Amino acid sequence: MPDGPKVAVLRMEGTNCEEEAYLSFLRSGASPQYVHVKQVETGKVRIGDFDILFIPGGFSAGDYIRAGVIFASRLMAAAGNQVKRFVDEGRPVIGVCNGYQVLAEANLLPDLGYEERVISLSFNRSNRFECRHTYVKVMSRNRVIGDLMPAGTVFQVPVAHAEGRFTASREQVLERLQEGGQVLFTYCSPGGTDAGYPWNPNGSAMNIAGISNREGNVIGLMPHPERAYYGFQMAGAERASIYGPGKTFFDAIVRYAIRK
Ligand SMILES: NC(=O)CC[C@H](N)C(=O)O
Repeated sequence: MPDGPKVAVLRMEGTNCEEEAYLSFLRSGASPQYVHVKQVETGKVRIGDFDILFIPGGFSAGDYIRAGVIFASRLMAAAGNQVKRFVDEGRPVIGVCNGYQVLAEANLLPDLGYEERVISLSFNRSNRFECRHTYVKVMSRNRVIGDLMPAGTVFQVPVAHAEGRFTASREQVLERLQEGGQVLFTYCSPGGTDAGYPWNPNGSAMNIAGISNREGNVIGLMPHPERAYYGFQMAGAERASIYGPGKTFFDAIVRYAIRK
């Protein structure tokens, strides 16, 4: 086990991407550990003891009520203050797919100061589960991934979700996210231009694939970088490379945690 930053890979019943996430962190030099939300609830494990909090994808609690809502309420009821302190101290909190839904349900995103929920990840406009490769563009400079993934970077990455359509309850939310550099990833064509369906797999407003909090250390994204760590996981010409862009993403998070 490398002596790198300690990562809590949080899971509960129905999480299904924790192994790829665990291995991605391990291969990028971190020291990951699986943490079940029950261990947080019983006080056996403290979120505050880690350097990185990662919430992986899956079908937590079977997506009952809404995807991510049960996971979010269990986490925040058990350790809301710890998680908030973690965020305030600038430590990275990363949610992928169901993990992103958890961050939105926990109101850790979009972090615009509203008491009420102003964003949601709703059912895909196609009304079906979309599971395939997409292209994503980095839209802003982010303190966690920015050194290795600067704005303008376009990369291929798979999606696999039914509830990924980013919506905001008012126009002002979208404007504020854009102005504050919080729109971190958008879906695009392979050439990096704006594109509708099928490149935007879910009908997200402004093609949004992922956002960050204002400080940039809480990141939620719908696509799965842990499924794009190696070239063999990619489609088309990208298959020829040894590593995929997922490695860059995890390398960047680990480097940020070391620098901190
Ligand atoms: N891969 C995932 O994390 C899927 C998230 C969620 N279960 C959905 O379908 O929207």
